[in-house]
Amino acid sequence: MLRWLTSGESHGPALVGILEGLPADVEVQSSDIQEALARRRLGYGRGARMKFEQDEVRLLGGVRHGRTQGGPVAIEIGNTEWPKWVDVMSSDPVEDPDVLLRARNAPLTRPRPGHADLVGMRKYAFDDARPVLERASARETATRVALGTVAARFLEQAAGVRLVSHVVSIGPVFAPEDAAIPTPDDTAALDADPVRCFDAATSAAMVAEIDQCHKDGDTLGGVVEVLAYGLPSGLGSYVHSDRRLDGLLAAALMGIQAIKGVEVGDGFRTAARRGSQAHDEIERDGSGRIVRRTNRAGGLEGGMTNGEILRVRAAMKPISTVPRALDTVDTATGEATKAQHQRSDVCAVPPAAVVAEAMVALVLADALLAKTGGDSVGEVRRNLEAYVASIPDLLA
Ligand SMILES: Cc1cc2nc3c(=O)[nH]c(=O)nc-3n(C[C@H](O)[C@H](O)[C@H](O)COP(=O)(O)O)c2cc1C
Ligand SMILES: C=C(O[C@@H]1CC(C(=O)O)=C[C@@H](OP(=O)(O)O)[C@H]1O)C(=O)O
Repeated sequence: MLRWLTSGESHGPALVGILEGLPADVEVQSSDIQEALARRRLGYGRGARMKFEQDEVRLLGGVRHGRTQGGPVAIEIGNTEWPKWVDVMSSDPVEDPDVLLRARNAPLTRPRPGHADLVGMRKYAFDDARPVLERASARETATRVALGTVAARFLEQAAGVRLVSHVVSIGPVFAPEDAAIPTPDDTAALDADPVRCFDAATSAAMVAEIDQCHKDGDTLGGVVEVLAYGLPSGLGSYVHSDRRLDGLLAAALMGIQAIKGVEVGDGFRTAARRGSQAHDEIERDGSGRIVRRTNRAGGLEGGMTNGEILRVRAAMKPISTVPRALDTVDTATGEATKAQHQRSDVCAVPPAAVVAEAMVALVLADALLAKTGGDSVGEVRRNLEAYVASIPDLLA
């Protein structure tokens, strides 16, 4: 079983992630993680912090000379903003009363609608939203991308599985329903697009929509899609709800900050179709292999991969810190006021696609290990080959 945990605050010294259960011999280096983190910082519409902050990666454990060793992989991502926050986020008590009076240390008592601020203060008994927003912040997704990169390297090396992510819509601007889907070979082109969109005309319209929204002092959400190529048939299971791969993927995607909906394959669009137009008919191709005429199911049937391309989408709500601030109540005085606002992304849909890709990689790596077992990449590969070879010709 693959397990992972993250720790750290948005303005703390560093974020830390641990991935446990990965076999030995996965080739991975800090430069792979650094590259993936650079991709998460891309995207038109992100706020000022993305420009001046760097992600400083350190592999602290589990990797030696560029290969995993079988033990937990620990990754640290330094926040280069830390020197400005040493007092505010000090883990030890701050003794100097003058320091506590500095503006940054003032309690945040104007909770922002759409954030964890208000409920977090109630739940953890804080009179200041600072500790809530520090941990609820999507800064934490840097750690998930770091861990997901290691999982993706494992998937590719053990099973030839490769992933790609792109943006399907931003606000009201949607890529056409019949637009071509990207392959992993298109990743560099998607990274180069300002909004990670595979359709050039849609990309230009998305950029214009972000510009207009910025002028209006408002924010945007959208929909991202993750595709996984090369998956063997039979990952996940129908035998119990907690082993269904569709459910596991949905939970992982919904666990990303601001994701409010998940779609598997044609998902919600399928609900409007008749059965004859909703499923993927089975036939034999010229070489006798069983294939599908369509892939409306997005590569999942009965909670299992069916050998087609895996396709899952996640819907992100608009950024909660709206520049033209929303109404709230000051929890120190009880007075009606405007929510606190310093700086924020206008739109973070492109980085959310990279985060979603990382989450899918973690779930698929776990599902692959559940099928094959194995303590080294070679053992996983051999076990997978033996399983695939064991499928009778009439089913393959
Ligand atoms: C990559 C990424 C970047 C984000 N950046 C911001 C931001 O700059 N400002 C903001 O208010 N929310 C941002 N969010 C969203 C908030 O973290 C999110 O709205 C908040 O956690 C509440 O959402 P929830 O109800 O789903 O937890 C971002 C989310 C993601 C995935
Ligand atoms: C730092 C990142 O995203 C942050 C996520 C975020 C939020 O509220 O989720 C708010 C912003 O932080 P700040 O309030 O400090 O400007 C974003 O910059 C990151 O993605 O690396």
